[in-house]
Amino acid sequence: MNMQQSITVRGKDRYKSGVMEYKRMGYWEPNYEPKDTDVIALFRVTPQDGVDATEACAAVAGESSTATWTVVWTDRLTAAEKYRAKCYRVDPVPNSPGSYFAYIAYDLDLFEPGSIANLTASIIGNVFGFKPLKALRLEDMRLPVAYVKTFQGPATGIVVERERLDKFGRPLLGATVKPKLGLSGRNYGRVVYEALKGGLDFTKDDENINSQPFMHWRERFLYCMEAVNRAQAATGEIKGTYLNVTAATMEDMYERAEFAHEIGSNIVMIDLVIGYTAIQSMAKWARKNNMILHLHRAGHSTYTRQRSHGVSFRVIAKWMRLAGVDHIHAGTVVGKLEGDPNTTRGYYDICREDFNPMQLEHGVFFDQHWASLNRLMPVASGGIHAGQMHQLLDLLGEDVVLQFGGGTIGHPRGIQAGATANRVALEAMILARNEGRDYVHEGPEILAKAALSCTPLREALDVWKDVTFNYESTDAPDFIPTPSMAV
Ligand SMILES: O=C(COP(=O)(O)O)[C@H](O)[C@H](O)COP(=O)(O)O
Ligand SMILES: [Mg+2]
Repeated sequence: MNMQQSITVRGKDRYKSGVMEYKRMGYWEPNYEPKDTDVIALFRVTPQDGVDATEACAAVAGESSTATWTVVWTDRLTAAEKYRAKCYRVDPVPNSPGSYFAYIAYDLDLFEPGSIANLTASIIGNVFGFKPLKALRLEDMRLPVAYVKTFQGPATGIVVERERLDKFGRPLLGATVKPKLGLSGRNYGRVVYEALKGGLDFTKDDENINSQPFMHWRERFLYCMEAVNRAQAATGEIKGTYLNVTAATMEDMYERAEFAHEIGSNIVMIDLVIGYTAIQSMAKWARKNNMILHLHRAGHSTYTRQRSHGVSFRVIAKWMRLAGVDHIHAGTVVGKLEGDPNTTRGYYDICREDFNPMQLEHGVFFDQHWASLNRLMPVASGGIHAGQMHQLLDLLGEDVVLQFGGGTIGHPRGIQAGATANRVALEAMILARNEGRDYVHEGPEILAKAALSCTPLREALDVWKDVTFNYESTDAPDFIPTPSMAV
Protein backbone atom coordinates (compact mmCIF):
# COMPACT_ATOMS: atom_id res chain seq x y z
CA MET A 1 0.00 0.00 0.00
CA ASN A 2 2.92 2.32 0.55
CA MET A 3 3.48 2.68 -3.18
CA GLN A 4 0.38 4.84 -3.41
CA GLN A 5 0.55 8.48 -4.32
CA SER A 6 0.06 11.22 -1.80
CA ILE A 7 -3.48 12.58 -1.91
CA THR A 8 -2.77 15.55 0.32
CA VAL A 9 -4.74 18.60 -0.68
CA ARG A 10 -2.41 21.55 -1.13
CA GLY A 11 -2.66 25.30 -1.50
CA LYS A 12 -5.73 27.34 -0.64
CA ASP A 13 -8.14 24.40 -0.81
CA ARG A 14 -6.36 22.70 2.06
CA TYR A 15 -7.44 25.34 4.53
CA LYS A 16 -11.08 25.84 3.51
CA SER A 17 -13.34 25.52 6.55
CA GLY A 18 -15.07 22.18 6.94
CA VAL A 19 -14.31 18.55 7.53
CA MET A 20 -11.73 16.86 5.34
CA GLU A 21 -10.46 13.28 5.47
CA TYR A 22 -7.27 12.94 7.49
CA LYS A 23 -5.57 11.26 4.55
CA ARG A 24 -6.24 14.33 2.46
CA MET A 25 -5.08 16.73 5.18
CA GLY A 26 -1.52 15.43 4.92
CA TYR A 27 -1.44 12.70 7.54
CA TRP A 28 -1.01 9.98 4.87
CA GLU A 29 2.24 10.49 3.00
CA PRO A 30 3.17 7.17 1.38
CA ASN A 31 6.29 8.61 -0.19
CA TYR A 32 7.63 10.12 3.02
CA GLU A 33 11.10 8.88 3.97
CA PRO A 34 11.47 9.03 7.75
CA LYS A 35 14.44 11.11 8.90
CA ASP A 36 17.04 9.70 11.29
CA THR A 37 15.77 12.18 13.84
CA ASP A 38 12.07 11.21 13.55
CA VAL A 39 10.30 9.33 16.28
CA ILE A 40 8.50 6.40 14.64
CA ALA A 41 5.51 4.59 16.10
CA LEU A 42 4.07 1.35 14.84
CA PHE A 43 0.39 0.93 15.63
CA ARG A 44 -1.84 -2.04 15.00
CA VAL A 45 -5.05 -0.39 13.83
CA THR A 46 -8.41 -2.17 13.68
CA PRO A 47 -10.89 0.18 12.01
CA GLN A 48 -14.62 -0.07 12.58
CA ASP A 49 -16.45 -1.98 9.85
CA GLY A 50 -16.77 0.15 6.76
CA VAL A 51 -13.96 2.57 7.70
CA ASP A 52 -11.25 2.85 5.05
CA ALA A 53 -7.98 1.47 6.44
CA THR A 54 -5.74 4.24 5.13
CA GLU A 55 -8.08 6.87 6.50
CA ALA A 56 -8.13 5.17 9.91
CA CYS A 57 -4.32 5.06 10.00
CA ALA A 58 -4.04 8.66 8.85
CA ALA A 59 -6.47 9.61 11.61
CA VAL A 60 -4.17 7.97 14.17
CA ALA A 61 -1.29 10.08 12.82
CA GLY A 62 -3.48 13.18 12.88
CA GLU A 63 -5.00 12.78 16.32
CA SER A 64 -1.63 11.88 17.87
CA SER A 65 -0.02 15.03 16.46
CA THR A 66 -1.59 18.23 15.20
CA ALA A 67 -5.07 17.40 13.91
CA THR A 68 -8.59 17.80 15.12
CA TRP A 69 -11.84 16.69 13.45
CA THR A 70 -12.18 19.75 11.25
CA VAL A 71 -9.84 22.00 9.32
CA VAL A 72 -8.54 24.92 11.38
CA TRP A 73 -7.09 27.97 9.68
CA THR A 74 -4.59 28.47 12.53
CA ASP A 75 -2.55 25.63 11.00
CA ARG A 76 -1.33 28.33 8.67
CA LEU A 77 0.35 30.14 11.56
CA THR A 78 2.58 27.12 12.06
CA ALA A 79 5.06 25.02 10.13
CA ALA A 80 2.14 22.62 9.70
CA GLU A 81 3.76 20.35 7.13
CA LYS A 82 6.66 19.69 9.48
CA TYR A 83 4.55 19.23 12.60
CA ARG A 84 1.99 16.89 11.06
CA ALA A 85 2.78 13.28 11.90
CA LYS A 86 2.93 11.28 8.71
CA CYS A 87 1.59 7.80 8.27
CA TYR A 88 3.93 6.54 5.56
CA ARG A 89 3.13 2.87 5.42
CA VAL A 90 0.10 0.67 6.01
CA ASP A 91 0.35 -3.13 5.85
CA PRO A 92 -2.45 -5.59 6.50
CA VAL A 93 -1.55 -7.70 9.56
CA PRO A 94 -0.87 -11.16 8.13
CA ASN A 95 -3.60 -13.70 9.05
CA SER A 96 -5.64 -11.07 10.82
CA PRO A 97 -8.31 -9.68 8.50
CA GLY A 98 -9.42 -6.19 9.43
CA SER A 99 -6.19 -5.17 11.22
CA TYR A 100 -3.38 -3.05 9.80
CA PHE A 101 0.11 -2.07 10.84
CA ALA A 102 0.46 1.68 10.50
CA TYR A 103 3.94 3.23 10.52
CA ILE A 104 3.84 6.85 11.63
CA ALA A 105 6.73 9.32 11.72
CA TYR A 106 6.82 12.30 14.09
CA ASP A 107 9.20 15.22 13.83
CA LEU A 108 11.52 15.46 16.84
CA ASP A 109 10.36 19.03 17.52
CA LEU A 110 6.95 17.73 18.55
CA PHE A 111 8.42 16.46 21.80
CA GLU A 112 9.85 18.13 24.84
CA PRO A 113 13.34 16.75 25.50
CA GLY A 114 13.59 14.25 28.33
CA SER A 115 9.89 13.97 29.14
CA ILE A 116 8.03 10.65 28.94
CA ALA A 117 4.87 12.48 30.01
CA ASN A 118 5.10 14.71 26.96
CA LEU A 119 5.92 11.86 24.58
CA THR A 120 3.02 9.75 25.80
CA ALA A 121 0.53 12.60 25.84
CA SER A 122 0.95 12.66 22.05
CA ILE A 123 1.46 9.03 21.18
CA ILE A 124 -1.19 7.51 23.45
CA GLY A 125 -3.04 10.70 24.38
CA ASN A 126 -6.40 10.75 22.60
CA VAL A 127 -6.15 8.21 19.85
CA PHE A 128 -7.09 5.10 21.78
CA GLY A 129 -10.62 6.40 22.25
CA PHE A 130 -11.17 7.47 18.67
CA LYS A 131 -14.64 6.26 17.57
CA PRO A 132 -13.80 5.11 14.01
CA LEU A 133 -11.42 2.53 15.51
CA LYS A 134 -12.53 -0.74 17.01
CA ALA A 135 -9.15 -1.29 18.62
CA LEU A 136 -5.67 0.18 18.61
CA ARG A 137 -2.37 -1.13 19.86
CA LEU A 138 0.98 0.58 20.08
CA GLU A 139 3.30 -2.26 19.05
CA ASP A 140 6.70 -0.63 18.95
CA MET A 141 8.57 2.66 18.67
CA ARG A 142 11.86 3.77 17.13
CA LEU A 143 13.40 6.44 19.30
CA PRO A 144 16.05 8.47 17.49
CA VAL A 145 19.46 8.83 19.12
CA ALA A 146 18.99 12.59 19.24
CA TYR A 147 15.98 12.01 21.46
CA VAL A 148 17.44 9.14 23.50
CA LYS A 149 20.28 11.46 24.44
CA THR A 150 17.90 13.86 26.15
CA PHE A 151 17.14 11.25 28.84
CA GLN A 152 19.17 10.26 31.86
CA GLY A 153 18.68 6.51 31.42
CA PRO A 154 19.06 3.96 34.24
CA ALA A 155 20.34 5.70 37.35
CA THR A 156 22.90 3.02 38.19
CA GLY A 157 22.91 0.41 35.43
CA ILE A 158 23.84 -3.26 35.43
CA VAL A 159 27.62 -2.82 35.54
CA VAL A 160 27.68 -0.48 38.51
CA GLU A 161 24.98 -2.45 40.32
CA ARG A 162 27.13 -5.58 40.08
CA GLU A 163 30.18 -3.64 41.27
CA ARG A 164 28.33 -2.23 44.24
CA LEU A 165 26.99 -5.65 45.17
CA ASP A 166 30.27 -7.41 44.34
CA LYS A 167 28.40 -10.17 42.50
CA PHE A 168 29.41 -11.34 39.04
CA GLY A 169 28.90 -14.18 36.58
CA ARG A 170 25.47 -15.32 37.68
CA PRO A 171 21.90 -14.05 37.89
CA LEU A 172 21.03 -12.32 41.15
CA LEU A 173 18.51 -13.99 43.42
CA GLY A 174 15.61 -12.38 45.18
CA ALA A 175 12.30 -13.06 46.87
CA THR A 176 9.08 -11.12 47.28
CA VAL A 177 7.97 -11.23 50.91
CA LYS A 178 4.74 -13.16 51.34
CA PRO A 179 2.00 -12.92 52.41
CA LYS A 180 1.76 -9.68 50.51
CA LEU A 181 -0.26 -7.99 53.23
CA GLY A 182 -0.75 -8.30 56.95
CA LEU A 183 2.65 -9.07 58.49
CA SER A 184 3.85 -6.88 61.35
CA GLY A 185 7.17 -5.07 60.93
CA ARG A 186 8.99 -7.49 63.16
CA ASN A 187 7.70 -10.63 61.45
CA TYR A 188 8.36 -9.04 58.09
CA GLY A 189 11.97 -8.39 59.11
CA ARG A 190 12.35 -12.03 60.08
CA VAL A 191 11.33 -13.14 56.60
CA VAL A 192 13.89 -10.76 55.10
CA TYR A 193 16.66 -11.95 57.41
CA GLU A 194 16.05 -15.62 56.80
CA ALA A 195 15.80 -15.26 53.03
CA LEU A 196 19.02 -13.24 52.83
CA LYS A 197 20.92 -15.41 55.26
CA GLY A 198 19.78 -18.52 53.39
CA GLY A 199 21.56 -17.32 50.24
CA LEU A 200 19.49 -14.74 48.37
CA ASP A 201 20.95 -11.40 47.33
CA PHE A 202 17.75 -9.40 47.61
CA THR A 203 14.35 -9.45 49.18
CA LYS A 204 11.55 -7.28 47.98
CA ASP A 205 8.42 -5.53 49.16
CA ASP A 206 5.39 -6.49 47.14
CA GLU A 207 3.68 -4.01 44.85
CA ASN A 208 0.90 -3.25 47.31
CA ILE A 209 2.89 -2.91 50.50
CA ASN A 210 3.23 0.79 51.33
CA SER A 211 2.14 2.03 54.75
CA GLN A 212 -0.92 0.24 56.06
CA PRO A 213 -2.32 0.05 59.58
CA PHE A 214 -0.74 -3.37 60.23
CA MET A 215 2.76 -2.05 59.34
CA HIS A 216 3.71 1.55 58.79
CA TRP A 217 6.56 2.23 56.43
CA ARG A 218 9.15 3.38 58.98
CA GLU A 219 8.67 0.25 61.00
CA ARG A 220 9.13 -1.89 57.91
CA PHE A 221 12.20 0.01 56.78
CA LEU A 222 13.86 -0.27 60.20
CA TYR A 223 13.21 -3.98 60.66
CA CYS A 224 14.24 -4.68 57.08
CA MET A 225 17.53 -2.84 57.42
CA GLU A 226 18.26 -4.62 60.68
CA ALA A 227 17.68 -7.85 58.76
CA VAL A 228 19.96 -6.76 55.91
CA ASN A 229 22.75 -5.77 58.29
CA ARG A 230 22.53 -8.98 60.27
CA ALA A 231 22.42 -11.10 57.12
CA GLN A 232 25.45 -9.28 55.72
CA ALA A 233 27.34 -9.87 58.96
CA ALA A 234 26.35 -13.54 58.99
CA THR A 235 27.25 -14.27 55.37
CA GLY A 236 29.99 -11.77 54.51
CA GLU A 237 28.04 -10.88 51.34
CA ILE A 238 26.38 -7.66 50.32
CA LYS A 239 22.61 -7.88 50.55
CA GLY A 240 19.71 -5.59 49.74
CA THR A 241 16.00 -5.26 50.21
CA TYR A 242 13.83 -3.23 47.85
CA LEU A 243 12.03 -0.79 50.14
CA ASN A 244 8.87 0.22 48.31
CA VAL A 245 8.57 4.00 48.58
CA THR A 246 5.39 4.18 46.48
CA ALA A 247 3.07 6.68 48.16
CA ALA A 248 0.31 9.16 47.52
CA THR A 249 2.48 12.19 46.82
CA MET A 250 5.98 12.98 45.60
CA GLU A 251 6.72 14.57 48.97
CA ASP A 252 5.86 11.31 50.74
CA MET A 253 7.97 9.31 48.32
CA TYR A 254 10.98 11.56 48.78
CA GLU A 255 10.58 11.37 52.55
CA ARG A 256 10.53 7.57 52.45
CA ALA A 257 13.41 7.36 49.99
CA GLU A 258 15.53 9.76 52.07
CA PHE A 259 14.88 7.67 55.15
CA ALA A 260 15.82 4.47 53.30
CA HIS A 261 19.05 6.16 52.26
CA GLU A 262 19.75 7.48 55.74
CA ILE A 263 19.48 4.02 57.31
CA GLY A 264 21.82 2.49 54.74
CA SER A 265 19.66 0.83 52.10
CA ASN A 266 21.32 0.40 48.70
CA ILE A 267 18.03 0.12 46.80
CA VAL A 268 14.50 1.54 46.77
CA MET A 269 11.45 0.46 44.82
CA ILE A 270 8.55 2.11 43.04
CA ASP A 271 5.46 0.81 41.25
CA LEU A 272 4.61 1.67 37.65
CA VAL A 273 1.25 3.01 38.84
CA ILE A 274 2.91 6.12 40.30
CA GLY A 275 3.10 7.50 36.75
CA TYR A 276 5.80 8.52 34.34
CA THR A 277 6.70 11.87 35.86
CA ALA A 278 7.01 10.42 39.34
CA ILE A 279 9.18 7.63 37.93
CA GLN A 280 11.50 10.12 36.26
CA SER A 281 11.72 12.17 39.45
CA MET A 282 12.64 9.09 41.45
CA ALA A 283 15.24 8.10 38.84
CA LYS A 284 16.91 11.49 39.20
CA TRP A 285 16.77 11.17 42.97
CA ALA A 286 18.27 7.66 42.75
CA ARG A 287 21.21 8.82 40.64
CA LYS A 288 21.91 11.72 42.99
CA ASN A 289 21.81 9.45 46.02
CA ASN A 290 23.69 6.42 44.64
CA MET A 291 20.65 4.22 45.00
CA ILE A 292 19.52 1.37 42.75
CA LEU A 293 15.93 1.94 41.63
CA HIS A 294 13.65 -1.08 41.26
CA LEU A 295 10.46 -0.77 39.22
CA HIS A 296 7.58 -3.18 39.71
CA ARG A 297 5.34 -3.04 36.63
CA ALA A 298 2.17 -3.14 38.74
CA GLY A 299 -0.87 -2.47 36.57
CA HIS A 300 0.74 -3.03 33.17
CA SER A 301 -1.38 -6.03 32.22
CA THR A 302 -4.49 -3.83 32.14
CA TYR A 303 -3.20 -2.54 28.82
CA THR A 304 -0.31 -4.75 27.63
CA ARG A 305 -1.86 -8.21 27.40
CA GLN A 306 -4.16 -8.11 24.43
CA ARG A 307 -2.85 -8.35 20.88
CA SER A 308 -5.25 -5.89 19.37
CA HIS A 309 -5.61 -3.13 21.96
CA GLY A 310 -3.37 -1.25 24.37
CA VAL A 311 0.38 -0.74 24.53
CA SER A 312 2.88 -3.57 24.13
CA PHE A 313 5.16 -4.06 27.11
CA ARG A 314 8.12 -3.67 24.74
CA VAL A 315 7.17 -0.02 24.41
CA ILE A 316 6.81 0.38 28.17
CA ALA A 317 10.27 -1.21 28.56
CA LYS A 318 11.70 1.36 26.13
CA TRP A 319 10.07 4.24 27.98
CA MET A 320 11.35 2.93 31.30
CA ARG A 321 14.91 2.63 30.01
CA LEU A 322 14.71 6.26 28.98
CA ALA A 323 13.04 7.24 32.27
CA GLY A 324 15.95 5.84 34.24
CA VAL A 325 14.93 2.90 36.43
CA ASP A 326 17.55 0.22 37.15
CA HIS A 327 15.35 -2.87 37.47
CA ILE A 328 12.17 -3.71 35.62
CA HIS A 329 9.90 -6.73 35.91
CA ALA A 330 9.95 -8.23 32.43
CA GLY A 331 8.48 -11.73 32.69
CA THR A 332 9.62 -15.28 33.31
CA VAL A 333 8.16 -17.27 30.40
CA VAL A 334 7.76 -20.36 32.61
CA GLY A 335 6.05 -18.76 35.63
CA LYS A 336 2.46 -17.90 36.54
CA LEU A 337 2.06 -14.71 34.51
CA GLU A 338 1.72 -13.93 30.80
CA GLY A 339 4.97 -14.31 28.86
CA ASP A 340 5.46 -15.71 25.39
CA PRO A 341 9.13 -16.85 25.03
CA ASN A 342 9.94 -14.89 21.87
CA THR A 343 8.10 -11.77 22.88
CA THR A 344 9.74 -11.85 26.31
CA ARG A 345 13.13 -12.24 24.68
CA GLY A 346 12.45 -9.00 22.85
CA TYR A 347 11.77 -7.20 26.16
CA TYR A 348 15.00 -8.51 27.65
CA ASP A 349 17.00 -7.34 24.63
CA ILE A 350 15.47 -3.88 24.92
CA CYS A 351 16.61 -3.72 28.54
CA ARG A 352 20.11 -5.12 28.14
CA GLU A 353 21.59 -4.36 24.72
CA ASP A 354 23.21 -1.17 23.51
CA PHE A 355 21.74 -1.80 20.07
CA ASN A 356 18.63 -3.76 19.19
CA PRO A 357 18.54 -4.90 15.58
CA MET A 358 15.10 -5.34 14.09
CA GLN A 359 13.98 -8.86 15.00
CA LEU A 360 10.43 -9.51 13.93
CA GLU A 361 10.21 -12.94 15.54
CA HIS A 362 10.86 -11.26 18.91
CA GLY A 363 8.38 -8.49 18.17
CA VAL A 364 11.16 -5.92 17.67
CA PHE A 365 10.14 -3.99 14.55
CA PHE A 366 12.91 -1.37 14.45
CA ASP A 367 16.64 -1.05 14.88
CA GLN A 368 17.11 0.84 18.12
CA HIS A 369 20.32 2.51 19.25
CA TRP A 370 20.54 3.18 22.98
CA ALA A 371 23.42 5.64 22.67
CA SER A 372 25.21 4.30 25.75
CA LEU A 373 22.32 4.79 28.16
CA ASN A 374 22.98 2.41 31.03
CA ARG A 375 21.64 -1.08 30.72
CA LEU A 376 18.51 -1.96 32.65
CA MET A 377 18.38 -5.16 34.73
CA PRO A 378 15.33 -7.27 33.90
CA VAL A 379 13.61 -9.02 36.77
CA ALA A 380 11.97 -12.42 36.37
CA SER A 381 9.28 -12.94 38.94
CA GLY A 382 5.94 -14.65 39.32
CA GLY A 383 5.43 -18.33 40.10
CA ILE A 384 8.99 -19.57 39.56
CA HIS A 385 10.82 -22.23 41.57
CA ALA A 386 14.19 -23.98 41.84
CA GLY A 387 13.13 -26.87 39.60
CA GLN A 388 13.03 -24.49 36.62
CA MET A 389 16.57 -23.17 37.09
CA HIS A 390 17.96 -24.62 33.82
CA GLN A 391 15.07 -23.15 31.84
CA LEU A 392 15.38 -19.76 33.51
CA LEU A 393 19.11 -19.54 32.81
CA ASP A 394 18.60 -20.62 29.23
CA LEU A 395 15.66 -18.33 28.49
CA LEU A 396 16.71 -15.25 30.44
CA GLY A 397 20.52 -15.32 30.56
CA GLU A 398 22.84 -14.05 33.24
CA ASP A 399 22.03 -10.37 33.74
CA VAL A 400 18.69 -10.85 35.42
CA VAL A 401 17.26 -10.99 38.93
CA LEU A 402 15.41 -14.26 39.52
CA GLN A 403 12.79 -13.70 42.18
CA PHE A 404 11.17 -16.57 43.98
CA GLY A 405 8.50 -15.35 46.42
CA GLY A 406 6.32 -18.37 47.07
CA GLY A 407 9.27 -20.38 45.74
CA THR A 408 11.33 -19.35 48.80
CA ILE A 409 8.83 -18.64 51.54
CA GLY A 410 6.63 -21.65 50.74
CA HIS A 411 9.47 -24.13 51.26
CA PRO A 412 8.36 -27.00 53.53
CA ARG A 413 11.31 -26.48 55.88
CA GLY A 414 11.07 -22.71 56.04
CA ILE A 415 12.40 -19.57 54.45
CA GLN A 416 16.13 -20.11 54.94
CA ALA A 417 15.87 -23.56 53.43
CA GLY A 418 13.91 -22.12 50.51
CA ALA A 419 16.62 -19.56 49.88
CA THR A 420 19.38 -22.17 50.13
CA ALA A 421 17.56 -24.40 47.65
CA ASN A 422 17.47 -21.57 45.11
CA ARG A 423 21.10 -20.57 45.63
CA VAL A 424 22.38 -24.14 45.34
CA ALA A 425 20.22 -24.80 42.28
CA LEU A 426 21.55 -21.65 40.62
CA GLU A 427 25.20 -22.32 41.44
CA ALA A 428 24.93 -25.93 40.25
CA MET A 429 23.47 -24.71 36.96
CA ILE A 430 26.09 -21.98 36.48
CA LEU A 431 28.86 -24.48 37.15
CA ALA A 432 27.36 -26.89 34.61
CA ARG A 433 27.08 -24.10 32.05
CA ASN A 434 30.65 -22.96 32.69
CA GLU A 435 31.88 -26.52 32.27
CA GLY A 436 30.29 -26.52 28.84
CA ARG A 437 27.56 -29.03 29.66
CA ASP A 438 24.26 -29.10 27.84
CA TYR A 439 22.59 -27.78 30.98
CA VAL A 440 19.21 -27.21 29.33
CA HIS A 441 18.70 -30.88 28.54
CA GLU A 442 20.61 -32.21 31.52
CA GLY A 443 18.97 -29.66 33.86
CA PRO A 444 16.81 -32.06 35.88
CA GLU A 445 19.78 -34.41 36.33
CA ILE A 446 22.07 -31.57 37.39
CA LEU A 447 19.52 -30.45 39.98
CA ALA A 448 18.93 -34.00 41.24
CA LYS A 449 22.68 -34.49 41.68
CA ALA A 450 23.06 -31.19 43.57
CA ALA A 451 20.11 -32.22 45.74
CA LEU A 452 22.01 -35.33 46.93
CA SER A 453 24.15 -33.08 49.10
CA CYS A 454 21.55 -30.37 49.73
CA THR A 455 18.41 -31.46 51.57
CA PRO A 456 16.64 -28.09 51.10
CA LEU A 457 17.01 -28.43 47.34
CA ARG A 458 15.75 -32.01 47.41
CA GLU A 459 12.71 -30.88 49.39
CA ALA A 460 12.05 -27.98 47.01
CA LEU A 461 12.24 -30.26 44.00
CA ASP A 462 9.94 -32.79 45.65
CA VAL A 463 7.28 -30.29 46.58
CA TRP A 464 7.23 -28.24 43.37
CA LYS A 465 8.39 -30.74 40.76
CA ASP A 466 5.04 -30.91 38.97
CA VAL A 467 4.21 -27.23 39.09
CA THR A 468 3.96 -25.72 35.62
CA PHE A 469 1.79 -22.96 34.16
CA ASN A 470 1.07 -24.09 30.63
CA TYR A 471 -1.57 -21.81 29.21
CA GLU A 472 -1.89 -20.25 25.83
CA SER A 473 -0.26 -16.83 25.58
CA THR A 474 -2.58 -13.90 24.87
CA ASP A 475 0.23 -11.75 23.53
CA ALA A 476 2.19 -14.07 21.23
CA PRO A 477 2.08 -12.71 17.67
CA ASP A 478 -0.88 -14.13 15.77
CA PHE A 479 1.00 -13.72 12.50
CA ILE A 480 4.14 -15.19 11.00
CA PRO A 481 6.54 -12.36 10.21
CA THR A 482 7.39 -12.11 6.53
CA PRO A 483 10.52 -10.50 5.07
CA SER A 484 8.35 -7.83 3.45
CA MET A 485 7.49 -6.56 6.92
CA ALA A 486 11.09 -5.41 7.41
CA VAL A 487 11.29 -1.64 7.61
O1 LIG B 1 4.60 -10.98 43.87
C1 LIG B 1 5.06 -11.28 42.79
C2 LIG B 1 5.56 -12.65 42.56
O2 LIG B 1 5.38 -13.53 43.67
P1 LIG B 1 5.73 -15.10 43.55
O3 LIG B 1 7.20 -15.23 43.33
O4 LIG B 1 5.30 -15.69 44.87
O5 LIG B 1 4.90 -15.66 42.44
C3 LIG B 1 5.18 -10.20 41.76
O6 LIG B 1 4.33 -9.15 42.09
C4 LIG B 1 4.94 -10.62 40.35
O7 LIG B 1 6.04 -11.35 39.91
C5 LIG B 1 4.75 -9.48 39.38
O8 LIG B 1 4.66 -9.92 38.07
P2 LIG B 1 5.69 -9.48 36.91
O9 LIG B 1 7.06 -9.78 37.44
O10 LIG B 1 5.35 -10.32 35.72
O11 LIG B 1 5.46 -8.05 36.66
MG1 LIG C 1 3.47 -9.10 43.72
